[in-house]
Amino acid sequence: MSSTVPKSSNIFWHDCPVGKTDRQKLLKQKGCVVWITGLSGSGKSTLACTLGRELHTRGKLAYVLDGDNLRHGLNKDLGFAAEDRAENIRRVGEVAKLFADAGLLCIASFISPYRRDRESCRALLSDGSFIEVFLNMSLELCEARDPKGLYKLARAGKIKGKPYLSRKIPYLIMFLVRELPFP
Ligand SMILES: Nc1ncnc2c1ncn2[C@@H]1O[C@H](COP(=O)(O)OS(=O)(=O)O)[C@@H](OP(=O)(O)O)[C@H]1O
Ligand SMILES: Nc1ncnc2c1ncn2[C@@H]1O[C@H](COP(=O)(O)OP(=O)(O)O)[C@@H](O)[C@H]1O
Repeated sequence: MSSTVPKSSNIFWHDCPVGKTDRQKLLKQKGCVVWITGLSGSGKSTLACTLGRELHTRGKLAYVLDGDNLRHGLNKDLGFAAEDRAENIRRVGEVAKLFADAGLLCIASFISPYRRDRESCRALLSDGSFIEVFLNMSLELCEARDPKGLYKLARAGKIKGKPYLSRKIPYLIMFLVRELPFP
């Protein structure tokens, strides 16, 4: 992403006396990120909210970062081209890292089709505190659900953007994720 504002090299890291370990002791939990990835309609938001509610019931402080919700604010300037999705996931990865550092159980629910983007997020966290969950639902099932009518729009060619060309990849997935997704 290009910017007209020059990057500053005069930036320093400030440590605070209260650290992650102190916050974790206070909350009696270990900060982590549960990253849910999968096709639109595969059940990511449902799982994220169910997990969030279950953790809350058990007295754990959890917070859900959902793709649709973040695209209303922090990421509202981004679309669905590969570079926009990469920037979307990069920003979310940074936010999730902060939440985990705050001691929260952060549940991130994003299509996040590109493995390299998810790996970049994993690399921001210490070992074992980035837990990836792939909702391995078939395109047929997701399309049959189609709660937002997105698959219908893609079939009708009404979702904009050039599809990624490959015979191996179903046409519809090209529109929705532009790449053979996931593991
Ligand atoms: N063209 C196209 N492709 C895919 N998704 C679309 C598109 N247009 C809008 N939407 C809606 O945006 C939600 C996906 O946002 P994400 O931030 O999770 O996508 S990504 O991780 O950047 O790929 C996604 O949410 P879910 O359906 O819950 O996955 C859709 O509601
Ligand atoms: N485990 C499940 N079994 C049956 N239906 C489900 C399940 N999880 C989600 N759904 C339904 O599938 C649709 C898509 O779920 P949603 O969580 O919005 O998916 P996503 O966030 O991946 O787009 C919704 O109508 C939801 O009620």
